[in-house]
Amino acid sequence: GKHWGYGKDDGPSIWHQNFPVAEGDRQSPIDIMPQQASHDPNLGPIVLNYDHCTSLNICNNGHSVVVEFDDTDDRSVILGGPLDNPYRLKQFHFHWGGKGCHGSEHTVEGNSYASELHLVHWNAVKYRSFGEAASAPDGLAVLGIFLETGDDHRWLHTITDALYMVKYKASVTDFKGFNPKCLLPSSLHYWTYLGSLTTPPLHESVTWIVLKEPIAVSERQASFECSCSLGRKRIRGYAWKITSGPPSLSKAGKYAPPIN
Ligand SMILES: NS(=O)(=O)c1cc(F)cc(F)c1
Ligand SMILES: [Zn+2]
Repeated sequence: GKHWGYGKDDGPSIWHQNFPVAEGDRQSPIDIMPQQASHDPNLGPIVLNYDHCTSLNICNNGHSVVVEFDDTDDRSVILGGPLDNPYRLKQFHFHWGGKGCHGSEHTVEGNSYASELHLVHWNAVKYRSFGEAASAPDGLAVLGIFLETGDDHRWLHTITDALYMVKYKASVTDFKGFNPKCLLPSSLHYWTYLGSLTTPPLHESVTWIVLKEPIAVSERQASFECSCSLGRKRIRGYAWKITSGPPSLSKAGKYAPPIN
């Protein structure tokens, strides 16, 4: 596909040249403003059925480190919340800055976290392949989890240790028996909105479910480096149709003009 990155000549501000949908009206990431979120009582809790998930490998695609799963059946799915049916776990990956700095893509009241984990799921009820789902408005559901620096995360080291095996772009290595349930915070309270892939091709196909509670990882873990492009996309406009599980209440938000 077309080249893109996070530099001056290939970064977020010029992605629209090759990917015009970058100027669309449901682009991610956004800045989440909790006070402007509207609590939707019709939205129930999200449910993660990951007990029989099958991780396959870990690979560095030059933009991130991705752990891929066997998605040939509904063995590991996300359901509930804003979703009308189960979505199959396909992969998870991270976005981080260099040296543990602020690499998260979504921000909360303008504040970014050290890193952000994305668990990517696709609607296999309506679509026959991940590729087809990835360009459909209800094709994907991505669970976003913020990582903040604090204590060492007891399970993250299995991933960071594997990173040394995939330090260079296009390297892949076996990565069996990893269950991402160990990467979840204690609360599944969430914000949700309709958005897009945060990297090219930027398809507007993602129902975003962003957990309010971050997980703690150590400074060293947050700065794991590999030859992936580091950095993050410029924040587009902010759109909020949010939920959160029980508590947070506030008035409805709406699309705002994209920030240029
Ligand atoms: N970063 S993200 O989760 O929006 C994402 C997921 C994906 F499967 C492909 C992409 F290009 C981007
Ligand atoms: Zn991502």
